[in-house]
Amino acid sequence: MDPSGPKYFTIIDYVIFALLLVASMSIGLYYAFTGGRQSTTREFLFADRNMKCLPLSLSLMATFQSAVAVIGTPAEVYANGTQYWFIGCSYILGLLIPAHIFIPVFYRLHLTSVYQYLELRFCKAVRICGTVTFIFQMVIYVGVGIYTPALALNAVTGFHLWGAVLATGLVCTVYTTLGGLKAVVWTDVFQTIVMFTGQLAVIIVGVQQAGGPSEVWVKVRDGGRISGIDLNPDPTVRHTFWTLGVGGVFLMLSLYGVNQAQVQRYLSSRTEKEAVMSCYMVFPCLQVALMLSCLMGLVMYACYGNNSPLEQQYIKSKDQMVLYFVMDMLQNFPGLPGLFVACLFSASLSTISSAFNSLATVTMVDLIKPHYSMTEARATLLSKMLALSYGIICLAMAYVVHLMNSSVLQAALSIFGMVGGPLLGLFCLGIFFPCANSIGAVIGLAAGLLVAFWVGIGGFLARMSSSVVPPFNSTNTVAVTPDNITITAVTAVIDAASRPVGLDGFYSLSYMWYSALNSSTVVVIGLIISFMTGPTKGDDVASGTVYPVVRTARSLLYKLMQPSAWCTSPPEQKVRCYHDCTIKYIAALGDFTVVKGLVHPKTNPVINYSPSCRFTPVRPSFIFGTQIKIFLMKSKRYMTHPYTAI
Ligand SMILES: CC(C)(CO)[C@@H](O)C(=O)NCCC(=O)O
Ligand code: NA
Repeated sequence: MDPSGPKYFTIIDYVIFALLLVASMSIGLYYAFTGGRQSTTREFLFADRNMKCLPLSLSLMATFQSAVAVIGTPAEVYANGTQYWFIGCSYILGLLIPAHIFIPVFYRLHLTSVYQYLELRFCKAVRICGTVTFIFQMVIYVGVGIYTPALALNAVTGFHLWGAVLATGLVCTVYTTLGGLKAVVWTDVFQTIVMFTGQLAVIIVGVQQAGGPSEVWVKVRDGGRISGIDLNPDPTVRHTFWTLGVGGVFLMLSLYGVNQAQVQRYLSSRTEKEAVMSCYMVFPCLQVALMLSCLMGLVMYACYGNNSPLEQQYIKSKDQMVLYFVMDMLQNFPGLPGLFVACLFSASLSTISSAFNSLATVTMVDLIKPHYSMTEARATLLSKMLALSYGIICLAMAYVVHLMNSSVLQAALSIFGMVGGPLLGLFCLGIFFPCANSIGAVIGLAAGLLVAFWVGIGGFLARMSSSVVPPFNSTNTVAVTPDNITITAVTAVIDAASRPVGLDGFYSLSYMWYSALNSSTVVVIGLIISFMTGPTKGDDVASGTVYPVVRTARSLLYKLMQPSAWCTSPPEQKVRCYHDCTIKYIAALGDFTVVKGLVHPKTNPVINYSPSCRFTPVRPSFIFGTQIKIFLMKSKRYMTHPYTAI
C-alpha cells in the first residue's frame, strides 16, 4: 500500500463518472418526451398516479440514502464498531407503522401534498406552518447531500470541489425539471443499482486485499469492532440498542411516515395495497444498504487497523476515510475508483432529485395554488421553474454547509430529528388525538421546534467546547496509571463526575433521541393548549383524518376473543351508506345482527341489511370503526347513529 499523497483519477474513471450523469440525463429526457410529455401537474408531480411497487420501493429507499450514509456509516463503524448496525432494528416498526397507519389515512384522503392533511384536520395556518418547516428541513438536508460527496472527492482525488457540486446540482435540476416524478423514480432505480454495485465492488476488492473473509473477521474481532448489544438505558450515550432501535423508530417515522418526498411516492402508486407493499419492500432494501455500508467499515478496519489514515494525517476528517480507502485499495483496478465515485454521486443524486421534486410540489400545491388560480399549462411551467429555483437555493445551501464542520452522518440525522421530529409530532397530534385543535397544533409545533433547536444547538456548542479541552476517558487513564486496581476506581470516579447533570445533561442527549423528544413535545404541548382553549369535539373532526386507535384495538381484541359473536343473517333490506369510507361490517346492535360485506360508497353504496334489526341505540362496547351515516331505502329515513363500520 502506498499511502502517500492524493491519488488521481484515470481517464476510465472520468468516463464512468460521466456515463452516470449522461444516463441520468437520458432518463429525464425520455420521460420529458414520452407519455403525457409532462404537460399536467398530475404527471409531473405524481407520475400519473400509476406507479408500481418495485420501482417505488427502490425510490423510497434511495430518497434518504445519500452519500452521507455511504461514507458516513463506514466511518462510524470503523471508529466505534458495529453498534450502529442496530439501527436496523428500528426499520421494523419504522416501516410497519407508516404502512398500516399513515398510508391508509393519507391515501384515502386523496391528498396531493401531505400538508393538505393538516388543513383538513386543523386549518390553513397549520398547513402553511407544516409546509414551511418541511421546506426548511429539505433545503438544509440537500445542502449536506450535495456537498458531502463533492468534498470527499475533492480532498482525496483533487477533483474540483465546486465543479463537482455544480455538476451534481445542475444535472439533477435538469432531469428533475424535464422528466418529473417518473424520471425521479426511474433514475432512483438506476442509481440505486449503481450504488449497490459500487459498494459491493469495493467490499470484494477490500476483503481480497485484507487477506480474505476469515482474516477480516479475525482483525475486526481482535480490534474490538464487533459490538454486542448495548442495553445501557442512559439516553446520553450516543449509540445503544435503545437510542438506535427505539429512538430510530421515531426517526424512521418522520422520514417514511410523514415526509412529503415519501408520501408523494405512496400517493403516486396505483392502489393503496401497492403503496403498502412498496413500504414493506423498503425493509429488505434498507437492510441491504445498511449491511453493505457496515461491512465496508469493517473491511476498512481490517485493512488499516488502528493505523488510520486520519491519524497518519493523510486526510483531515473521518468523512474522507472511505474515499481515501477506495483510492488506496483500488488504484490498481482502473475504472473501479470511477465506479465508486459514481456510486457516491448516485446516492446523492437520487436524494437531491427527490428533494427538488417534493419541494416543487409543496410550494406549488400548498403555497401557490390555493392563492392564485391558473391554467394547467402555467401551473406545470411554474412547477418546473420551482424545481429549478430550489436547485439553485440548495447549491447556495451547500456553501453554507461548507462553512460548518461536523460528521456528516450525525449532522444529517440531527437535522431529521430537529426539524422532521416536530413535523412528525404535528401529524401524530392530528391523527391520534381527535381532541387536538388548531391553536394547540401551531403552538405545539412552535414549542417542538424551540426545544429541538435549544437541545440541538446547545448540544453542538457543548460538544465544541468539550472538544477544546479533551475530557478524561478510560483509555487516557489506562495509559497514565500503572496499577490496574486503581484504574477501575479512577475511571469510575471520573465517569461519575463527568456524567452531565442539569442542563448539560439535557444538552448531551443522544442525537438519536431528537426525533422522539421533539415529536413528543409537540404532542404534549399541543394537547395541553388544546384542552386550555377548548378541545375539538369528536363530531367536528373532518372524517377520515383521525386514526381510530382505541376502536381498532377494541375490534381486534373483540375479534380475537369472541369470534362466534359475529353471526350473519340472510340479507333482505337495503342500507345505503353516505360516508366516504370502506365498510366491512355493519353492526346493527340491539338484537345483535351483523351484516358482512365490503362496500365503497362511491362505487357500490348499497349494502344488504337484515330486517330483523331494530334501530336501538348502540352499546358503546360494540362500536367498531368510524361512525357512518346510513340511509334506509325502504323508509327513506336517515339513520346517523346506530351503525358503525370498520
Ligand atoms: C435514513 C436512514 C437512517 C435509514 O437507515 C439511513 O438511510 C441514513 O442513515 N441516512 C443518512 C442520511 C443520508 O444518507 O443522507
Ligand atoms: Na439517495
